[in-house]
Amino acid sequence: MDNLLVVRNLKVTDLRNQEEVIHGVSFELKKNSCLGIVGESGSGKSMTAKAILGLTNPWMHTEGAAKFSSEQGTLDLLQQEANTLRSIRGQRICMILQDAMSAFDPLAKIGSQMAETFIENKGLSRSEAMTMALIALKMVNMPDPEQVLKKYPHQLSGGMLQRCMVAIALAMKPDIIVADEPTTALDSINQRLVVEEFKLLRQQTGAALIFISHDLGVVQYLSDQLLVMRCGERVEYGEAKSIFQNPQHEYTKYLIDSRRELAQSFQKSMKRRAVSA
Ligand SMILES: Nc1ncnc2c1ncn2[C@@H]1O[C@H](COP(=O)(O)OP(=O)(O)OP(=O)(O)O)[C@@H](O)[C@H]1O
Repeated sequence: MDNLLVVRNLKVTDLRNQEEVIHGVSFELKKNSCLGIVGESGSGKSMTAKAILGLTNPWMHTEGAAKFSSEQGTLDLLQQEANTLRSIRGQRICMILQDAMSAFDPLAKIGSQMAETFIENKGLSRSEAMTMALIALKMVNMPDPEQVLKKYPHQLSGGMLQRCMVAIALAMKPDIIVADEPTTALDSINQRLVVEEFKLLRQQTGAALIFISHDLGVVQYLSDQLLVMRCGERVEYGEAKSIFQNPQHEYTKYLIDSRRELAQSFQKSMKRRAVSA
């Protein structure tokens, strides 16, 4: 079982105006690997991920196949009942979103929210779940984790909240983590920290990662395979290294050229960080 997820001919249509926004996209996610999905705003990156996970609005219709293989066998995510899909999303596939603030309830403390996730999806008692939350925060090197557990979301920075989400994923040990623009809302220091946490996440959990971003520098740093999207279509797909070295499609060349300088400065700063660490 080499592929964890095989997506075939994924189409998403807005039923309100019959407009197709994703036009038959196919790709695979291999075990222990990172698939980067890149493309400009509106190219369909988020919609592709949401469609696979059953998180589109009710007026969006999804077709195609998204075969997810786990120890329990292979099932098509697009054919599952809402309840089954919800439990797969809680346990086997974790999502990390761009806006971490919106992922947390503003009225509950971080510790109890993290614990709630572990109680629901791992069947732990409250005290076991709180212990797990603390361990998870320590694993992402969160400063002062005991205090962080007692904070409300608005008392933490975007970067810290993002790292709380990574910590939850780390503790859940899912098969797949889908991260949708997880660094976009962050400043460059927090961006680097979060990217490093993603590396850690992969190393420690062995989870496969779908990393959606318009930042080619970050994607190049993390990805093994690359899916380039434009206007809801797949324009290029394959090994990230060879695409970055020798892009075939004009659009990929354009993306790489227009981001080359930024990508290089990002790579340099990651190397500097690695040297000084
Ligand atoms: N809730 C929605 N209902 C209908 N159409 C939508 C909805 N959300 C997005 N779309 C459309 O789907 C297409 C793809 O959008 P999507 O958000 O997936 O792009 P993206 O590549 O993720 O962009 P960004 O980087 O800005 O998030 C766009 O044409 C967009 O207008």
